[in-house]
Amino acid sequence: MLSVSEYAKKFDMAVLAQDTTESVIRTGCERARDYRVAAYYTTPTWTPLVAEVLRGSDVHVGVALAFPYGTQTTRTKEAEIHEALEVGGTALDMVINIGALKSGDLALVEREIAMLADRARDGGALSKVIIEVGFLTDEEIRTATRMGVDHGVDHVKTATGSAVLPDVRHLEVMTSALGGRTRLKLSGVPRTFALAATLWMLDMGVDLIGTRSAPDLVDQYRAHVEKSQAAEKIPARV
Ligand SMILES: O=C[C@H](O)COP(=O)(O)O
Repeated sequence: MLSVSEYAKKFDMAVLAQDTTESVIRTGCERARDYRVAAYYTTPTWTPLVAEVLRGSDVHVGVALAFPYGTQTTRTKEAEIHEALEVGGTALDMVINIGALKSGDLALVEREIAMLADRARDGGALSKVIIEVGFLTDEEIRTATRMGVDHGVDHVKTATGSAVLPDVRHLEVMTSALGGRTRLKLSGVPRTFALAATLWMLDMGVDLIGTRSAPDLVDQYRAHVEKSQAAEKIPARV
């Protein structure tokens, strides 16, 4: 069983809606810092603020790039990566060009993944590619995941959370294509049975879970651990 702090480190907390205000970003960031999750993700406009609030903590400054469609040009994505690193981003998630992948322009998709991996590595940041599985065939999921593995990104992420949520089949296809240093990040947690769902996901080989609900889940997990420990002290009924 994971300790509460180990469980918290399985979460990339994400606040990404386009109508999010500065006070919501700041409050979320302070919670991410206090709960010591793995990272706190926002869209690029908030990165300087997030870097300031998280300074001195062990929580990564996450930046969601080319969000949510991934259709920006390679030059625009390059500029986003550069700026994110410049203002303090330490974990960069970039949406791939889904339309290019589905059109068979694998060279473009691979070039952008390589660019992210290389620039992040040079800048001392983590790199994660978002492949949006709901739009992809199994073969396309495998291809995109393998590209991430080949270029040594830290994680391949299932989705942005703004389209279709992943299912078991998606996870199985991605897991079978993973290797090396690259691990699986899953986006989104169902609203019901959320704690059980996260435990199942981690059991399925998911390494990181991206969700706005991270602090609430850590609270639920703490209560679950305390209940289990209390139960162990009760003599078994005969
Ligand atoms: O990566 C995070 C997702 O986009 C949001 O997930 P959520 O709906 O559970 O907050």
